Amino acid sequence: MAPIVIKSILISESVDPCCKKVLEENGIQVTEKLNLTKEDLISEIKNYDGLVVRSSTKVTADIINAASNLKIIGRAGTGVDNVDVDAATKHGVIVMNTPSGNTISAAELTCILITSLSRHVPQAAMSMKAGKWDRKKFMGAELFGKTLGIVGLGRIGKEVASRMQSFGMKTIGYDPITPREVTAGWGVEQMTLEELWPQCDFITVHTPLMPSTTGLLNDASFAKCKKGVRVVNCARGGIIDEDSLLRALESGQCAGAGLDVFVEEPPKNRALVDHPNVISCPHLGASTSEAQARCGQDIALQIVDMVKGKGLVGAVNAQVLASTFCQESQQWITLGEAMGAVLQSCASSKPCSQVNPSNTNQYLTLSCGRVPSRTVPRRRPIGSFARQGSCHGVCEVEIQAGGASLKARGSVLGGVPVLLELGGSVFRQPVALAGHLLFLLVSPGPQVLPSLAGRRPSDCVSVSLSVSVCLSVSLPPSIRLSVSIFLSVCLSPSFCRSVSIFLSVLIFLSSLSVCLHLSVCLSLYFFPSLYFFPSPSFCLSVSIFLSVCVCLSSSFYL
Ligand SMILES: NC(=O)C1=CN([C@@H]2O[C@H](COP(=O)(O)OP(=O)(O)OC[C@H]3O[C@@H](n4cnc5c(N)ncnc54)[C@H](O)[C@@H]3O)[C@@H](O)[C@H]2O)C=CC1
Ligand SMILES: O=C(O)C(=O)COP(=O)(O)O
Repeated sequence: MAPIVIKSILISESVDPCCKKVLEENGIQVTEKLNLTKEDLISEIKNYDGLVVRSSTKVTADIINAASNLKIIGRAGTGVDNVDVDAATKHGVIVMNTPSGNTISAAELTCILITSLSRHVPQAAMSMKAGKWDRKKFMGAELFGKTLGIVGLGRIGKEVASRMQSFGMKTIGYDPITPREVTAGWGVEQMTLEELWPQCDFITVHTPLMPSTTGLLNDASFAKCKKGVRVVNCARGGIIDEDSLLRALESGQCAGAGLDVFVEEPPKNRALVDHPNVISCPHLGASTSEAQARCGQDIALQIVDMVKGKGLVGAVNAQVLASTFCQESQQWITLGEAMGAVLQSCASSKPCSQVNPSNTNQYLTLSCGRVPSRTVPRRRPIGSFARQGSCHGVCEVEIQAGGASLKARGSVLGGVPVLLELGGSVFRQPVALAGHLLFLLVSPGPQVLPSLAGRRPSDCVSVSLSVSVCLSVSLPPSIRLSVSIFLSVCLSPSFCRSVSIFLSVLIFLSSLSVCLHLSVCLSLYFFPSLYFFPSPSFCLSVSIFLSVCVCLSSSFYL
């Protein structure tokens, strides 16, 4: 892995001091600025190569967009749901977490909430502080022999299971990824959620927050639970739907909830926090000195290792970024950058532009992606190149400039980035995106290309052959020879054509039998415009073939 240069890091939350110390010992300048507003962070972030956060800093796409130098977002903790990982990946920013540093602390708090729920410890403590001695009100229930449902059997789920087993609880669970045989080894019997809900006295969730886990416990699932079930959420707010939970608490379907996390933190809606059967904490799962020391040290060491090129431990988007760094992807990135440079130049108002596609600084905002060749429109040139090329795909880049959009398609053929289409014009031959390129937008017509590109060898050869054939049957050898040499060496195509027609007419007037020659000459005259044929060599072959035919037929007739 190539080393990544990180000179300065911003720490935007209360991270253990060992993080700063380790980074500074390794030559990285660290600035700590806590409680920044989003606007502050947007204006600050461009000054740093790295950002270290916990769960409070919301690293949104607009912050990442403003972070022109950012290479790493370090999360001193587990959940990265406060970081827009997709936006970071798009910008080539590595997102790294320390997933095991706070496992034990989060698992312990979960167990504390379960035990507290069973004996109403926080409520009893509050009533004591209020000067009461209420022994009846806080009648509890043993955990021994009760069933705990663990949804999400990863690091924390596993630790919770072993701890609660020591209280004599039966542990059942559900996890779509961790195999049943594995969790059976920890004493957790896995089953479907439908089977799990009605068996549990307590349910605790330990999944990441994502679309499939949002509202895992909702009105429907509460309805399937035992009446009086107690629930704990030390994972992420929203895995237990907050409105459903409140309804279940009010109806008595749920006898109590232990909440460390909320959809909005701190929660503005206090209905749950204020409910008498809810015990809650201000997101304290990882708030132990041990967890913070581990997470702070881990994130610093992981960043240092990355800077030294030793590895990318904890990078949650490493797979995507690693594929970005492979050689094949590099070719596609070069292609995308070169196409961006071409489009940028074409989008400028100049009538014609010279661009250097290898200058990636010219590159505009571009969306580059490989699409499977089967999605390539069935236009002959692109389709055939996509099949013939070593890489079966095209890269499509579109830019918006001055209210209009301009598109290009390219591909990588034999390791070389090539342009296949620009602004709706499909290139018959792929254009290698290297060196300096000149693009001219002209209306198609027989005269345009030769007049722009100058004499093509095939044009001259066709015309000179046609003329020399005509001359061979009508004029003395000395004139034939000199005209033929003159035409083949130095005339422009348009002039060749005029001469060709003129001579053809002359021949026509001198002998009726050369009608054939005239028609062939006229067809040869059109060769320069026949760039609709696949290649110049094809034109040349036809030209030679027809010329020979004329030769043969002329000797037959005359
Ligand atoms: N309250 C706090 O301060 C802390 C909270 N956390 C949070 O705890 C949660 C769990 O953390 P870890 O155990 O370290 O994560 P992990 O990644 O080790 O485990 C998560 C498990 O959830 C499972 N899962 C995914 N989708 C699921 C679904 N639809 N149903 C059931 N299981 C599903 C995964 O297969 C995985 O086994 C995370 O959301 C993390 O952010 C972690 C540390 C501290
Ligand atoms: O690690 C996690 O997922 C946590 O939720 C801990 O968050 P924190 O670092 O305490 O803000």
